[in-house]
Amino acid sequence: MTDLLADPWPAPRPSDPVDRVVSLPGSKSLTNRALVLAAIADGPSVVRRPLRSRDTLLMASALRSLGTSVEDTADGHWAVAPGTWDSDADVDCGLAGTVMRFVPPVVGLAHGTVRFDGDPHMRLRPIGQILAALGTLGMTIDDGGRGALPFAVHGAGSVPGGTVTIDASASSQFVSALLLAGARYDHGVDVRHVGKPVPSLPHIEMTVQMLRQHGVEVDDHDADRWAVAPGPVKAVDHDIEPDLSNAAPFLALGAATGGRVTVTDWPARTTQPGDELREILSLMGCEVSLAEGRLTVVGPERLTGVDLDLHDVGELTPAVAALCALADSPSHLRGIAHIRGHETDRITALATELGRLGAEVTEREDGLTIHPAALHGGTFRTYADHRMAHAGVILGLAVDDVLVEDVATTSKTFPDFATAWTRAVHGSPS
Ligand SMILES: O=C(O)C1=C[C@@H](OP(=O)(O)O)[C@@H](O)[C@H](O)C1
Ligand SMILES: C=C(OP(=O)(O)O)C(=O)O
Repeated sequence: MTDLLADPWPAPRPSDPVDRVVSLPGSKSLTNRALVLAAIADGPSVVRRPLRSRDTLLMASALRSLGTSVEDTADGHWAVAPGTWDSDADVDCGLAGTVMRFVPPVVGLAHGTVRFDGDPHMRLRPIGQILAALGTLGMTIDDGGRGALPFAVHGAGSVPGGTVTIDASASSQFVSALLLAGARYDHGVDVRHVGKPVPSLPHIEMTVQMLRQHGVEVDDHDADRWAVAPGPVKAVDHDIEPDLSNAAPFLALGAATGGRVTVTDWPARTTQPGDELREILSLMGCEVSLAEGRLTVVGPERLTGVDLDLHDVGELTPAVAALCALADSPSHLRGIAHIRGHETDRITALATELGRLGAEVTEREDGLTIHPAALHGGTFRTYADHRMAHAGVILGLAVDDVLVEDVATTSKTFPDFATAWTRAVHGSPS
């Protein structure tokens, strides 16, 4: 019997290889982009099958506090109607990078002062480069010189826009944030990146693709430069795909148990970085097949270690690292220095917590090396990071007595994860 409220939470371990079909909630990244674009569009629209989790509820409430209407429809979608943005507001970013980075650029279009703050760790996550860029584009920001939360954005009702140079090596969200609002700036926005390579490029492609769906002209022809022409953002309804990054623990359930897991509604084409799981799990020895919108992973007897550059898909690292700790050959995960600025410093957190359960892990500035070792039970700490909890439950598939601290932190991007996970592992909630 798994007590869904226990903390730390005993991670369920299946007694036999599983054979399951799983349907997942919607994508955080797609939902929060769809909400922002709907809020600055030229008419009402519907976000169908949105993710309803902490990050997206915080985004909806930030946009509501500016004056946007976000209403539940009878069939479970979100109806969004742009409103008049003319009052002061407070925005809680929680631990959502997308709220902290995507909302300030649209506040310039409002009349009023909007104060931003968030969870304690959010004050440590990078944002200074966007605030400086918004200043260059003609907005007034008051961050007390900290370049971090808390800060206030003074909206003057319009933003001049123009050309801006930014170092986006800490987060692709810096670029996405400026592009999402840029069409509504007087001169559009021309963003040039200077610095180490920008991570998570598929997330910028996602932004560009969605802007184009809204009739916005985007020039992304040159590397490290994205230009958005000024103009209206057409109102468009969006169907939100399942969150493929949150598929990671469920596919890992098949991979780590020598079982079979099918995820439904897997898109044939997508900008979500989670699609890369197909390649990663194949390299680890799984049989992976995608047919008629169903992705099936069949796990091998023993997982193989991998040498991977995860720069483009950094958010997959915790789940992949947990699988690597269960593999029978060494793994090298590279190119992910930027994930030290995620919900927690994920490189140090993974090295520490995998190590506490017996894994042989070497931490490097930009990644992890993981050697096969005998693992044992213990408490896996999660540092308020949903994906650390995913890593913990993956280990619990193959190791007795793994206790995952604060499994409820998964609510950031997955409603009621512990119930869904228990059902996936045991076949029904128990
Ligand atoms: O734009 C987005 O929706 C995201 C971009 C990525 O951020 P980074 O570029 O900071 O890694 C990703 O890790 C995050 O989970 C979501
Ligand atoms: C990095 C992540 O989130 P955020 O959108 O808060 O940056 C993540 O979900 O892995």
